[in-house]
Amino acid sequence: MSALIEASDLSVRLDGRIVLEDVDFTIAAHEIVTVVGPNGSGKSTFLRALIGAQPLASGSVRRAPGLRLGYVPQKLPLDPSLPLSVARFLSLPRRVPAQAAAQALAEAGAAGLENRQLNDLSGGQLQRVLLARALLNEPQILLLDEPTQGLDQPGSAAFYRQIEALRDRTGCAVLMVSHELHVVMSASDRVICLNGHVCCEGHPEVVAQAEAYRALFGTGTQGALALYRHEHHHSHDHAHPHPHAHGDADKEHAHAG
Ligand SMILES: Nc1ncnc2c1ncn2[C@@H]1O[C@H](COP(=O)(O)OP(=O)(O)OP(=O)(O)O)[C@@H](O)[C@H]1O
Repeated sequence: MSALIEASDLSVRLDGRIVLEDVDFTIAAHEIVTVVGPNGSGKSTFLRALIGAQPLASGSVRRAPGLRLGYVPQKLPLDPSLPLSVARFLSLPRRVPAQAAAQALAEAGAAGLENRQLNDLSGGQLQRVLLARALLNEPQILLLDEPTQGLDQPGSAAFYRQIEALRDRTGCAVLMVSHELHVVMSASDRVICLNGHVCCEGHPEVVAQAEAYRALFGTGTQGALALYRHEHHHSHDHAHPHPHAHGDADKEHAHAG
């Protein structure tokens, strides 16, 4: 399948400091890819570089010709004195029919917020509205920067299920940044662990067990990852019987990146 976005040897310098170095990346239609990494590891910068909002120090980013992308930033600086309803915001810069706006809001988990003021929304609601606005563009790829910040765990899990359903219905690709490793694991086809460079990447199960990943996130996540394994990893196609202690990773699949 051909790539929607492809980056080669991408490096970014901010304030004279290299924050991303030699990152190779590709994403195809229908894929859900999650970027994880510690604070300040360059995740937001990476998304901005991919959409062309961040100049590169070296390397290249290639986007499919005419690619429709929807980008939802981590936050939107709003002027607190500016009155702007959700409905009007969704109709910027071009007017959309009320029914289309309502449908996009419903799809983003923000049904019925049309008449609310943007400034009065909670952080989570505002992000849903930003997602709705991105959806109006019928994106082939959605880039979401920490879309579940401020949501509780069930809220985050519900959001990821919504994103998966959206992907299944429209076939769009999704690239998102998240800190919620345990929830993300179940919703992603591929996980990229970023810390200025790509530490490791691959199927969520593989990344969860990679030494580079564990070195970054320590053992603190082990319980949560084990919980994920407990809930979602029931089929084992290898034949030999051995006890699956859920707090203990299967070493035979371990892969250091
Ligand atoms: N405009 C800027 N000028 C200089 N340095 C910046 C700028 N924006 C970000 N940085 C620095 O670049 C690095 C990467 O920032 P970035 O926001 O991409 O990280 P992140 O992984 O998204 O972080 P977080 O998880 O905290 O959101 C950080 O060290 C940050 O301080």
